[in-house]
Amino acid sequence: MLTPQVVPLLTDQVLIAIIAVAVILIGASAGLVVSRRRKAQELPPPAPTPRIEPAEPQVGDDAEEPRDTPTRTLEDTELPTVERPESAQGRLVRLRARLARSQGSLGKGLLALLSSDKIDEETWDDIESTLITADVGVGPTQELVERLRTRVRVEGIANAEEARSVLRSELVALVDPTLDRSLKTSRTDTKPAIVLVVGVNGTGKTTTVGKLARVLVAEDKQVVLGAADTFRAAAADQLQTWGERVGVRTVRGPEGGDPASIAFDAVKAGIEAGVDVVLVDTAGRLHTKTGLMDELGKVKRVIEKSAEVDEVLLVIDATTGQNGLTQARVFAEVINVTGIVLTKLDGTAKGGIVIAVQRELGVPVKLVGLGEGADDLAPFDAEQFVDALLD
Ligand SMILES: Nc1nc2c(ncn2[C@@H]2O[C@H](COP(=O)(O)OP(=O)(O)OP(=O)(O)O)[C@@H](O)[C@H]2O)c(=O)[nH]1
Repeated sequence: MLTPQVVPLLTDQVLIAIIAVAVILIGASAGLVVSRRRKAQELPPPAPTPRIEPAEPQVGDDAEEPRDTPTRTLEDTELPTVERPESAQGRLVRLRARLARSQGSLGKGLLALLSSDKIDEETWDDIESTLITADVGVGPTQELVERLRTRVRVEGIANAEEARSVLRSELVALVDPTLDRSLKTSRTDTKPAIVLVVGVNGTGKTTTVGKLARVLVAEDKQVVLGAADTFRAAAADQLQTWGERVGVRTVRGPEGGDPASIAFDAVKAGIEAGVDVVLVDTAGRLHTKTGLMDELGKVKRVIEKSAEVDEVLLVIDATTGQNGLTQARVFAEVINVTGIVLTKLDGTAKGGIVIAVQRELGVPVKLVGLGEGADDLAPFDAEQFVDALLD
């Protein structure tokens, strides 16, 4: 047993031992450092690291480090199936046969009458009724007949070829090749072009917006669609499907929602994403003129809080003849229409509606629908249209 007197004695001895060991260790390490320094001074400078020149690649060498995972094949990679639509250039020529098929009676009928051996009053009456039946309208019909009469009197028509040339030039003049039919679809520095598509339900409005999106994508434009037609439940789905096919986003809202707020959201999304064009499919119910005015007026006003509307395209079903003209008149009173899209010109439509509707609104036909196919929407051209009538 250790007594309490022994403990402090032992502690002193242990302390002395620790100090002694510490002194020895410090001395040893100091000696080591000094000897290392001395050795370092005595050593020759390190030889420069030899520069390794990159080896010339040899046949059979890999260009890169081999991957440790096998390359995925095209089959393994999930690629979105986005279509590349056909360019709109020259479409009217491609679709000319359809136009000629449906409109043949107008052009060929007139041509036959004008090339007859004897052009008398009865012939002029027949020419007039052919034009009226083809929906050209009373005013433009009388104008055309007058001009043809004058040319026949002054120049005379010796053969079918001359008849064709006279008729062609007068019809082209009536359709008016001088009108600006370009679409305003270029963005400015600060905002996308805003295009409103209006028209009565069933005229082919949603289809036209989808086809137009394809035309713009084919021109390498970035597009956002606004499904502001909340009247028909499936219209937004239909539009979204059109958009998805060409990789274009559709902004939509709840069924039966407020068209103006969807249009606003679409424009906002387009501005934020910096796209070129925002195409808005509107709800154009023609219950009453006041209702239509309220609805379209509101859509336009709300959009214009963030961006000016550049183009208002009115879609008219060409097969509805006079009814289509009445619709056009009402819409033109409600909103400033800048261009007309005539759909279903491939069907039973009468081509004269092109002339009549332009006269009615003083606005050019900019696009024509010539079928249900995705790329069956063509930029309108007066000369190509008349050529198709006379084919
Ligand atoms: N033959 C032909 N059919 C067309 C043309 N354009 C549209 N259609 C057809 O017309 C029908 C109506 O088209 P929609 O686009 O649904 O009409 P809408 O005006 O948008 O109707 P809502 O969506 O109810 O407003 C569809 O079956 C289209 O395929 C065209 O140029 N030629």
